[in-house]
Amino acid sequence: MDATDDTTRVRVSGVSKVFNIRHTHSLKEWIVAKIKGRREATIDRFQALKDVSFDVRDGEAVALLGLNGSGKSTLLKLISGVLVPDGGEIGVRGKVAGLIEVGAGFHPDLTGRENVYLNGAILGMDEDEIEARFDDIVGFSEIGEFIDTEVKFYSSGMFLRLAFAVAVHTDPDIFLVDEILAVGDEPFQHKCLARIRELKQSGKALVIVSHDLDMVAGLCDRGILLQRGEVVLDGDVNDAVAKLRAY
Ligand SMILES: Nc1ncnc2c1ncn2[C@@H]1O[C@H](COP(=O)(O)OP(=O)(O)OP(=O)(O)O)[C@@H](O)[C@H]1O
Repeated sequence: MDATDDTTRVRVSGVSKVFNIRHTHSLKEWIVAKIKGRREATIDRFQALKDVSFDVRDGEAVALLGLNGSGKSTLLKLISGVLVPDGGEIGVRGKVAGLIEVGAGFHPDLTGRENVYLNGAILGMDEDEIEARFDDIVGFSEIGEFIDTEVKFYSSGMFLRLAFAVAVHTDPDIFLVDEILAVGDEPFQHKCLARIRELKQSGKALVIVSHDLDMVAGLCDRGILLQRGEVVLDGDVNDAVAKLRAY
């Protein structure tokens, strides 16, 4: 990333991502393939992202928009470092946190309390920081006495509550949110949105993936519209939403 530009938090430059897709066959096809000496499974390459480029700066809230399968979640996983690109580069400056896959970084056999420490450490907090923020995290999550229950007994909404609470208390520079807010009940969704707005107002960079177009239009300034892995519009969020709705 350009060292002179210290407001750029995320730089996506000419990024492409290819997945290998294994096809399995019916028994009949398998037998025919064996007789003919072919391998029983074929592998296709699927290009999920093609030459995607954009920057995200401090204080910007960017919505990644597109139909199912257009590459939004893949892009978010590349920015978070869960996936690596096959071409191009991803540059990130500062601490990244957020909710991409609920429960990633949580261990089912540990209690909520133990998972706060585990997940906090994964997100870059030391033990003293987690200790200092522990009551706020549990308070935000409204998990109450279930904090000492193993998280394998949590509902998907309880999981989300604790994961979101840890993520927002890590003081991130870049906050990533995938669709998953959808599993929270309405009061909790409002609370999360209010907290996301606070992060934006305090100058953090946000990247949000959602099919709730009214919500993203209210929250984000900028929209990046993906179509089959390519950026077809990068501009005002209302223009991106209108174009998507017109598909
Ligand atoms: N691990 C993987 N292996 C193979 N293909 C994958 C993998 N992850 C994603 N894909 C494929 O890449 C494409 C883009 O997926 P992605 O999840 O990024 O889409 P999306 O825009 O987030 O979709 P949705 O709106 O349905 O959540 C899809 O065709 C998907 O099947």
